[in-house]
Amino acid sequence: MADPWQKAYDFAVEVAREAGEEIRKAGECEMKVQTKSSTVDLVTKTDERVEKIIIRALKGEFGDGAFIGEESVANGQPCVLSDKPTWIIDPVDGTTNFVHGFPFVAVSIAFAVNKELEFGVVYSCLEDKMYKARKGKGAFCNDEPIQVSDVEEIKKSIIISEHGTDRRKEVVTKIFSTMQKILCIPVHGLRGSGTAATNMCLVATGAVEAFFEIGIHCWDIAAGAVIVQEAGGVLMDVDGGPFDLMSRRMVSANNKKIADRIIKEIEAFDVTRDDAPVQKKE
Ligand SMILES: O=P([O-])([O-])O[C@@H]1[C@@H](O)[C@H](O)[C@@H](O)[C@H](O)[C@@H]1O
Ligand SMILES: [Mg+2]
Repeated sequence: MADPWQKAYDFAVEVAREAGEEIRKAGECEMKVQTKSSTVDLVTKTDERVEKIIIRALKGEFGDGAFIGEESVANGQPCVLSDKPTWIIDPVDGTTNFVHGFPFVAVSIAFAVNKELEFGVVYSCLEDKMYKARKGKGAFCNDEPIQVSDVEEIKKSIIISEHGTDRRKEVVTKIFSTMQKILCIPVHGLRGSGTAATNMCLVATGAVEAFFEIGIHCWDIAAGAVIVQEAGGVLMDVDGGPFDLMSRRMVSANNKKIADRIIKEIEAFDVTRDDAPVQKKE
């Protein structure tokens, strides 16, 4: 049977590489910083311009299909994953890093059909690392196969968690209480790159054992989810339930033993699902 998605996968890799080049070239003029959900949830002209370049390229090559893009959603487009072939895009994952020149910024492009993720591409453009994976066909970094760590003992692990952009005291308290409990297991260390997509690729390469976060969006993690799974890792909800792409909470790990141990320490807080009905303005 003809392989329906190989051409789209290969094209997505090239689009991600071109988008990464645009990010690297973006000058001071595009560093004009605006904010979204909070004063620390940043967006720049580069985020918006690069997303338009990606969507234009994909539409030009593949016409139909739905799009969920971080900046399109921020500008009012719906965020609903249907059975239609759907591109899930974060044009600049790690926008705060981009603004500050902190060297982890990724282009994340995923593709889903019938709500199933078919492939994911994450281009860490300042490191020039192209991570990619197709369902059932393995995960790669710069075309070399990658695999999760074989560590099973939590006390021999590095764990990634991020603090996100919600600065409400009750949320920050839960985030840091969780981090403190994990650190004092003790684990070898806590890390965070500032971009969920890159954090998931670090799980997939075995550089760390797990990454979890509450508050991320589907576009941050969709591509990384395929890459972690194809590298032999596991994905689940922060309460141990099944992974739910639109729930804005996720644990990705090298194996279930590490994931289950981390989940014991997570103090969850409420977040609004990505696909929640949009509140009508009065
Ligand atoms: O906004 P963005 O740079 O695309 O995405 C970022 C995520 O990748 C990261 O995991 C999270 O901690 C940040 O708050 C931010 O949401
Ligand atoms: Mg982004």
